[in-house]
Amino acid sequence: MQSNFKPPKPIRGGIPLCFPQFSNLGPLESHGFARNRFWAVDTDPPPFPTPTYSKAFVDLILKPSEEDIKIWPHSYEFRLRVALGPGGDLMLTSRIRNTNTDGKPFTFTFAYHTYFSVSDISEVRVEGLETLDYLDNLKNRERFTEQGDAITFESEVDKIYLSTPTKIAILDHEKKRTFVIRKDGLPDAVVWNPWDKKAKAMADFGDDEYKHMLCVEAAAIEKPITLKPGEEWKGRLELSAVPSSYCSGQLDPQRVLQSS
Ligand SMILES: O=P(O)(O)OC[C@H]1O[C@H](O)[C@H](O)[C@@H](O)[C@@H]1O
Repeated sequence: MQSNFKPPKPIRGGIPLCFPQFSNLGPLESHGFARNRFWAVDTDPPPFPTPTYSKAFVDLILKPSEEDIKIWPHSYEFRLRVALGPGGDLMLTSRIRNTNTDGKPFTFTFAYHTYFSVSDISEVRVEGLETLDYLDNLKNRERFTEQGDAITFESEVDKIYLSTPTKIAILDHEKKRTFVIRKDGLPDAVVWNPWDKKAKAMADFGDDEYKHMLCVEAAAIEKPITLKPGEEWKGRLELSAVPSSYCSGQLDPQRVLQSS
């Protein structure tokens, strides 16, 4: 990606964490400030309710700075565990705790803004979102229902799918590779590709890069999360890449979604 790697701009690509606000759904900068902050290594995280079986992981923590508190007047601990499975699976667990001492709850929206690399966006299908309701970001977030078959791409897409299943698959026909997204605590899924015009308008995005990327973002947007002091929220994302032997017309979507 033709990203800008100099702070305070967010890096385009990878998995930016949108917190405490998704997109412009509130008064903060787009996608909140968490993606623009430096995190610290969390040397002594509280135990996980579900243990991480992988031994390859790092625990990170983000707490608000004095400047952050001026723009979002809340105290929190955002703990992130990044774990790698033996087969290369990536597991991200976010735990966000309200540590306000003034007794006040806070409310946030959240997304793992995952960028996937694909061979050719015109050949890609997303399975698991068909027939669901979505809010169309390109039409003032009006609500529509997805029709028919798996989702394919031939123009700009920016949709928030609602009440999505815990498993979504991105089938890359040309690479014969399927990305499987598993998620927990994250009911929504944003699907974004800026296509040609918007790609050209973005300074940190190459004119043709839209052809080789797709964002499918596990998120909690429609129903914002509210935490009282002492309460904690957890959102988990698991990504794996599996070989797929997709040949036009031979794919049984149920098999892809149920396998592995
Ligand atoms: O350019 P950014 O602030 O990183 O946002 C990139 C994109 O993120 C999400 O996918 C939103 O739904 C899009 O509306 C937005 O354009």
